[in-house]
Amino acid sequence: MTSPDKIKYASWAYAEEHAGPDSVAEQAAALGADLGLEPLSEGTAAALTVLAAAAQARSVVCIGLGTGLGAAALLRGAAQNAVLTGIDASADSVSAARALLQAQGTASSRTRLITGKADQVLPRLTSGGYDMVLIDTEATDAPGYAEQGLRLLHSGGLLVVSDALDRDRLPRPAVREPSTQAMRQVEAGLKENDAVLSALFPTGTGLLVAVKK
Ligand SMILES: C[S@@+](CC[C@H](N)C(=O)[O-])C[C@H]1O[C@@H](n2cnc3c(N)ncnc32)[C@H](O)[C@@H]1O
Repeated sequence: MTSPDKIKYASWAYAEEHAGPDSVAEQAAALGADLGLEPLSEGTAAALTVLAAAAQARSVVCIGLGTGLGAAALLRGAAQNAVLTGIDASADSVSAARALLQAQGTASSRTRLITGKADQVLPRLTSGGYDMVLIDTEATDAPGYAEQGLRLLHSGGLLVVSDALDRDRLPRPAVREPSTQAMRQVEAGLKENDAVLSALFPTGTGLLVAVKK
């Protein structure tokens, strides 16, 4: 007999493949192999595209570019005149993201890619000036970036945190890794914050989505 765990996994895997094959995701996988980074899952990329479209996002911030898949997915769904501000501490990631966005056909005028540490760049961005903020960087930095992200959003704006289940460690109380504790802190902070509504989806390795009231 098939165990409920296997059925649940099969459902998750089926949902991940919902959007179908995508050449940009394939290129991100190749870039990730070069950079030693694991790109966002295809289900996560599809969810980001849908969220950006639903929000009719015109001003987006991507904290952590990695291979650039998150930025590419966001711009795919965002409004045609949308501008994405992408921040990454690694010049190699900024180059990879630029190449991926170019391969997707995104005009360079739609992106502002910044090589730098997010904790130094974010305070320079305008409060309430953005429709959507994606946090896709080290989990241990996520609590501070979530705070900054909420500051950047206007009312109705979306905050999205990738790998919010910290590779399935979040539901295991015995796991007290710094990354797991940090994601618990982000989740609890959003749940307790009366100024936001949040939901945690099992997409990819967990997608935490909050809308600022
Ligand atoms: C886990 S990777 C993200 C991979 C991404 N999910 C993708 O689709 O390729 C994290 C990224 O955050 C960047 N990063 C880590 N610490 C950072 C910081 N303090 N400021 C800006 N970027 C940072 C890393 O250089 C890396 O590109």
